Amino acid sequence: LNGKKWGNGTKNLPPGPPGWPLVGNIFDLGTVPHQTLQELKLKYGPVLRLRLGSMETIVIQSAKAAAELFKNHDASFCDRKYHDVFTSHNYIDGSLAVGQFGPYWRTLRRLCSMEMMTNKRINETVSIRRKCIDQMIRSIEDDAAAASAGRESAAVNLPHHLFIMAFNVVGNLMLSRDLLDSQSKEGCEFFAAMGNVAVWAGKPNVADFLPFLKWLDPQGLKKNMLKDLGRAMEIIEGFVKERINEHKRNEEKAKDFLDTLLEFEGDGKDWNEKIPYEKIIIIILEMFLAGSETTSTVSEWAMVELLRKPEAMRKVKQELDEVVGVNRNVEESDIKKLPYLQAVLKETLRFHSPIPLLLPRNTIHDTDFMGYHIPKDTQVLVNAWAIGRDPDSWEDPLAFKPERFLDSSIDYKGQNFELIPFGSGRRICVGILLAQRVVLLALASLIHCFDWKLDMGSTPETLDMRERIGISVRKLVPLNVIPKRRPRTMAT
Ligand code: HEM
Repeated sequence: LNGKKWGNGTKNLPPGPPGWPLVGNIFDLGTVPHQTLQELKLKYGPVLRLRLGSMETIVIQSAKAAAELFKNHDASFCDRKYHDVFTSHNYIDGSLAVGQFGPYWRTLRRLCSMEMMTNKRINETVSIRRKCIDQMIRSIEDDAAAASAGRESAAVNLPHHLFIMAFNVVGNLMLSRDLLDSQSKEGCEFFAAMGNVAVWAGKPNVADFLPFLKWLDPQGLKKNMLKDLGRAMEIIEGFVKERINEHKRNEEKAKDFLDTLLEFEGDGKDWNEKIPYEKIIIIILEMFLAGSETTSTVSEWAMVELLRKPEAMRKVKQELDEVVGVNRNVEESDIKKLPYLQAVLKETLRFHSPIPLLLPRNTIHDTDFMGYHIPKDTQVLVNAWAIGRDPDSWEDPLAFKPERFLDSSIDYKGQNFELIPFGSGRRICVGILLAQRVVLLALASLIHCFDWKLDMGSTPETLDMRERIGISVRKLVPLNVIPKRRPRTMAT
């Protein structure tokens, strides 16, 4: 296709497989698109063109091309391509993550990165993470005890516990609530509705590629999204109203994100009024969507890899025992003294980028990119998963080796383009700091508190590593593992 027509003129277009009439390359994506795209790179190179129905798409698949995009063309590529399900209840109008580049997005982005997700604010909320992780450790113990009483195996569904923990962290930061407290009927309903919202948001929708099918909603995704998103929004609206009706915020109580959003009156730049309630509801809801599954997914993959590599698990344990000892809980302040654990997180993000194609960007105008012509309104996918496994960037890329990061300054903050699980540029993830704190403390606590054994029938060599596509890429078969409390010489 190189050099063929795209739009009106004859331009030098990126190469890609020839498509079928109407559907284009939809069926070339296979069931695990980031893996199929990685294979296509071998034939077509690091900048690939696809036509997904009527949606023109380019896929970036090398660190060099990603650097070119984020360093030199970010301004042209910083809009989002949003999918039809996100038009439900005007979600895109309030959203930061799928919102269109413009004054509202800029305002919200500044508010998030300069007030809500700052180092200071994240430091001040350390007790929230501690509390939610302690609750997780206790519920794992209870679950294992109940399981072994009823069955032969004391295995627990680890990702389930991790997800509840991450959900509660977000709930406490946003709303100062333990939403999954057994007393809270609305909390449980919200949890169930949001679980469904994540499913509808993560499923490829044929109506995105063939817009004339939108009215038909052939997979019923929009219908389901309207129902579940609507219910989740109603519940958050109740919490927001309750807060507004509190006569005066208790000044003793730490300010949460909802307080910040309600108090904001504009910053004299792009926005000079209060944020409407409908948008506040969407922002709150989005933080659950963006922050729970991602962090729990990374934690699960890290545990999977450590269970497959007993030597790496032994090193994490040894480091914890040396730095923390066995008689107290690991604290967030210990993490900076745990370089091997930090390397495990980097290696997990390299090997299992949880949002493998990042969030789709959209070109704002026609752009010349690496010698190719990229027209306005082209979807841009960056295959962070393939870049993390690219032999041109990584030695022995298919081996899980945290050691590779011990003497390396490579980080995941968007400056090293061979490791971009959080993206880069203007639309880089706003939750990196929070995600890093949650995952590292959760992992450290899980390994410090328990010895872990694979469930009967699983061995490090035969552990099922298949992936399940959704809002993030999880392990298809959830990790079932047996925890055994590590002995302490003092009670904790
Ligand atoms: C390990 C956990 C996480 C991963 C791997 C992750 C990954 C990502 C990625 C790949 C993007 C798109 C970046 C781009 O387009 O260049 C993104 C955006 C975003 N993330 Fe995260 N994320 C994580 C955790 C979180 C958390 C904890 C929050 C907040 C509670 C969060 C909130 C957001 C938001 C609001 C955006 C949209 C930013 C924008 O479009 O301006 N994420 N994230």
